Amino acid sequence: MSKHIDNDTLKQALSVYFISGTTNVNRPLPNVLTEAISGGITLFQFREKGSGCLTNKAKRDMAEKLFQVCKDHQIGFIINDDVELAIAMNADGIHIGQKDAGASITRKMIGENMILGVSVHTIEEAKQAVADGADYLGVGPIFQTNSKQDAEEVCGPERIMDMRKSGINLPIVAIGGITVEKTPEIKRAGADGVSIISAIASAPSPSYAANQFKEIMKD
Ligand SMILES: C=C1C=NC(C(F)(F)F)=NC1=N
Ligand SMILES: [Mg+2]
Repeated sequence: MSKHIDNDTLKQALSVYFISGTTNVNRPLPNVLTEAISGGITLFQFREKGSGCLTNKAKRDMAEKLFQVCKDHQIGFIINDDVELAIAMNADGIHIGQKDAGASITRKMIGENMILGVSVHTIEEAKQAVADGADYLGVGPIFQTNSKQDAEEVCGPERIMDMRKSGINLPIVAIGGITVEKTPEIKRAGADGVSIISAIASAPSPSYAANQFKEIMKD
């Protein structure tokens, strides 16, 4: 079966990858997402985690709303962790971490037509994810992050460079404490994109923040 998306299209989509759940914003997430899209984000991940997050039907209803906003603007919609929900909604993709079900099991569950992203911290984890059929890797935490409670230790942009040197050619998006100022260094290290939670979700203007990342990532 043909892949849902080719590498180059996916690399483009990963360039400004906004990730958020309802606990990362203090106003309706569909509104924040719409503003971030108008500012130029290229992909969205719904990551509903942590204390006070939505569950069950409320989570499903929010996911449907956010998916519709993405469809209305031709932006890909990725769900974090929740493979059943991603399959039930026919989302564009699923993102899993090292603590979730293995990437190869997940790939079997979702088939070839859904994007599979995997969080990796080490070169060994990256090689395993490639072997398991991942479409892209989330590498980090590159810098200190407040958005993830159980983050691994900070690895710096050089981890991305080391992965490239070891022959990892899969699309890579950097994650963890990413700001506009730090983005050029991440690009130079070989990342195809940056994934952002609070620098857009908590920005006074999510569209302005998204546009700043877009401007840096486009050239
Ligand atoms: C923990 C995560 C690490 N990386 C990514 C992504 F940026 F999508 F690759 N998403 C996550 N939820
Ligand atoms: Mg996870």
